[in-house]
Amino acid sequence: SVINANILNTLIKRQVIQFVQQVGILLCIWCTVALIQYVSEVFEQHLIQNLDIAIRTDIVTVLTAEPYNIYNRRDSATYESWLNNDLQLINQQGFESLFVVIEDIAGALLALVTLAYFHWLLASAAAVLTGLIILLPRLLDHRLSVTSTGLTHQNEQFVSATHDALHVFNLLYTFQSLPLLIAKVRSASMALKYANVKRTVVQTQIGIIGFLGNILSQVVLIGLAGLLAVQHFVSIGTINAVGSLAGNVFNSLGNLSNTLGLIRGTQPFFQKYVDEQAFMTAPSVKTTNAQKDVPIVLQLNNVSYHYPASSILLIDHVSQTFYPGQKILLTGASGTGKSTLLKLIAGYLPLTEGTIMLSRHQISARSANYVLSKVLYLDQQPLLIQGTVRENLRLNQTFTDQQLIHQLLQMKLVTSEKDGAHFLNLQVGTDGNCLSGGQRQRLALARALLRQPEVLLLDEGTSAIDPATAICIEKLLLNMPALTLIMISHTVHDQVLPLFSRVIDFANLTRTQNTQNN
Ligand SMILES: Nc1ncnc2c1ncn2[C@@H]1O[C@H](COP(=O)(O)OP(=O)(O)OP(=O)(O)O)[C@@H](O)[C@H]1O
Repeated sequence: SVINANILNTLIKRQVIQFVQQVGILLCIWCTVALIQYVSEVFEQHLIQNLDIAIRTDIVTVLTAEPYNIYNRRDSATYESWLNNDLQLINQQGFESLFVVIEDIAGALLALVTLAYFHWLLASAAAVLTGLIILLPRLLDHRLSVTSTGLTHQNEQFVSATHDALHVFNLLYTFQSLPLLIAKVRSASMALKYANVKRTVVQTQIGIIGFLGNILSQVVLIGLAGLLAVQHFVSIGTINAVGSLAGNVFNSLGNLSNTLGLIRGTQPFFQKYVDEQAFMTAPSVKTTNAQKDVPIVLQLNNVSYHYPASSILLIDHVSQTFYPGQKILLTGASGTGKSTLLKLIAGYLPLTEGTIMLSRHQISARSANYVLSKVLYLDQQPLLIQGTVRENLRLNQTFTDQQLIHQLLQMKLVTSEKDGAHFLNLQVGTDGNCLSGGQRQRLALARALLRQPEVLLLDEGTSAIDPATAICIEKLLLNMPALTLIMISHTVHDQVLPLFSRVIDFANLTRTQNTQNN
């Protein structure tokens, strides 16, 4: 702007050489601006991506510290939304806006100093008008925060609904109900649209307030410069410079209130992560050598449980003792609470009444890691990660290929070591869809046995395996002397029944005191 003023002044005075010099300087300045722009854009992207990685790592760290039941109170799609949609909004509203704010403040300060260089009255007037432009849009802060929170919830619901709809594609395909998938995605999109529009309305209102303040302030400042020029306090060229400087200050600061509003709008996202942290578990308890020496025994004392969302007491004062190496068959009608009991023993669900002792220690007093290092629960639906069989068996822990192949052979997934080496590299697909149901169950069993658990809780773990192979695998488990096994099965084979130490009918567990059955 100073150079622009100089150019106009040299023209008025017909100084050709000085005019050319000033134009040259202007050109150099713009080239430097272009270079700074280029370097800062690349730097910004590096910084934003690093911040994203840090936030994602923080979120996942909080989630991995949560107990099983706390994590499972939301579906995984909600967490996906946190890691993707929220991050996108944080990037756009937060980080990108932050760089704009830095640029705006730097530009505005420079412009104010330049105005002061022309005349102190210009700088003072600009400073007062600036304050007004920044403060006015804050009136809409609360509405922006509310609509931003609404948008983040809607994002979660959208991802959850679409995830669910796409997940059941095979079901809808079989029943020729695929239009339902379209309808679900459409209705989730409509809800998301309204949340987005609501927030944009507030954002635009903030923008308009800033814009109007900006225009009015520019007019006032140019008028003031004109007055000062008429009074010969400043040169005529100054009016030209003040015009562009005023534009610079008020455009930047008019936007500033808008961008600051956007940045403040990201606060609800972070608040959500902070709230989540409140659920973090207590620090893990160290296991002493003396505790390790205690023989494994499970003891349930008056255990009762109902899910928070239901008033039905599924487990009603159950007392049982399990000795090391025992093999228990748990039978009973569907939906009565057998899996729930195993989840309580594994420490997945918090006990509401009674105690469960593992190695003579209350599991509620032990860290989740301690319980999980001794007790392994195998779900009815084995979960597999996308990747190779090897990755699924190791889950980031160290096992040699030989150990892995040994388990594959035991679970009859392969017939030779050579086949095993090949099978380890097989990609299992999404949710293990490249494997059969029986193969998935055997892979889950191999993965569990690799860890040599002291107690294995097997929930219908062989239900999808052909009878001949299932009998072989069950015999193998039942003949492991050190393993304490509690197995739920609706289809137990006659050949393995005598190998169980005890058969417990779940219906007889409730309100019975059973301490010494063998
Ligand atoms: N997270 C949950 N929240 C609320 N209720 C649940 C939850 N999980 C299971 N239930 C309910 O608890 C009851 C017992 O379920 P559970 O899975 O323990 O039964 P089960 O005896 O293992 O059945 P099955 O033999 O069919 O596997 C069921 O009625 C079920 O609807």
